[in-house]
Amino acid sequence: MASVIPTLDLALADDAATRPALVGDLRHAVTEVGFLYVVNHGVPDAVVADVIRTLPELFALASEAKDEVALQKSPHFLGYSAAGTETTAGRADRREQFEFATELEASWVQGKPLYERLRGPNQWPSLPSVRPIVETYIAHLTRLAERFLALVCEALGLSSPARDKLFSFLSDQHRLKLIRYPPAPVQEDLASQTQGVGPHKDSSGWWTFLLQASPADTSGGGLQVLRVEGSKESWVSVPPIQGSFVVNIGQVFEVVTHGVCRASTHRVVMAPGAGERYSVAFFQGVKGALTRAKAVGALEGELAGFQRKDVDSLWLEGNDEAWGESQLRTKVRSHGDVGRRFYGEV
Ligand SMILES: O=C(O)CCC(=O)C(=O)O
Ligand SMILES: [Fe+2]
Repeated sequence: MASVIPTLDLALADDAATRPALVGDLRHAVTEVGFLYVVNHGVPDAVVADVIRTLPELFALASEAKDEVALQKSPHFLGYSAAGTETTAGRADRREQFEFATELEASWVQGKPLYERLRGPNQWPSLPSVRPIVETYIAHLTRLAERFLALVCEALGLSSPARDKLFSFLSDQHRLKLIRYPPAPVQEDLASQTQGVGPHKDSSGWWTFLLQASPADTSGGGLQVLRVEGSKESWVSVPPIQGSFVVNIGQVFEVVTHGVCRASTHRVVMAPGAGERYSVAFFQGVKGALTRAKAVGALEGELAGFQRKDVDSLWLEGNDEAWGESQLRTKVRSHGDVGRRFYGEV
């Protein structure tokens, strides 16, 4: 991994003279680094500013208002979860979050695959401004993520049938998490108290677009990505850059590219004395019905000249054939209470 996280100016894609250089930089970023920033990404400043402005108002809601939309009530894993209710790498994360998704009607009935039940409506909190702001943001990020996927296909030199195949795997449900990390006490004795979110790869589908919505952390923490060089590992800071999104690779993209694009491990550290931190993560979704065989075979005959690497995927290692089954199992694991209530059989 390069010593710095690359920043890609997506406006360069709009000019035939500058596009090739951008595509080359993108190729390097997605195959050698696995983490990058995008700027001039086309999402209007006002759309981002609306979300940033909403975060403190939303999290300031009374706990009764948050409980009204508790994630525990939703078979779709959509809603509010309090700090400490989600675990990563075996430890409780110190963050609270509202999870939303593209607004859909629930269509699952007995007899359909269980993972279809992940699809369904949001629980909208009692702050009326939230719904239009979140829906607008999801619509813009959906388009950005598709445009980005097309650029990545170009960077990987994929044929147009291969590209069409990847696009056919896209779901119409994308997820959005609004996250608040509470300030960290100055005196920390338990290591677990510094875990904003523990080391993980995004188990979601294709690509993640992260908005860091607070000023840079000056206490030594913040978002960090694991840099692996041979047997040496070190954590590299990914500080907020004004007007950017941090982009990283999800599990399914690592699977379809046979590790040419590997998902990077990352975490959020809340160092002693760190102020509260807000972030917004958009997860581009993949169809639940996508099978392992289809995913693994999708780029057959493609990716010549790229080095395939070991793929680290619970989906490939487990017994679940369809992506949705694997995704549901991951969700049940991180939110045991929702799992027991709606998915006893998992
Ligand atoms: O809050 C952040 O900066 C990162 C969040 C994250 O990695 C996640 O929720 O998957
Ligand atoms: Fe993540």
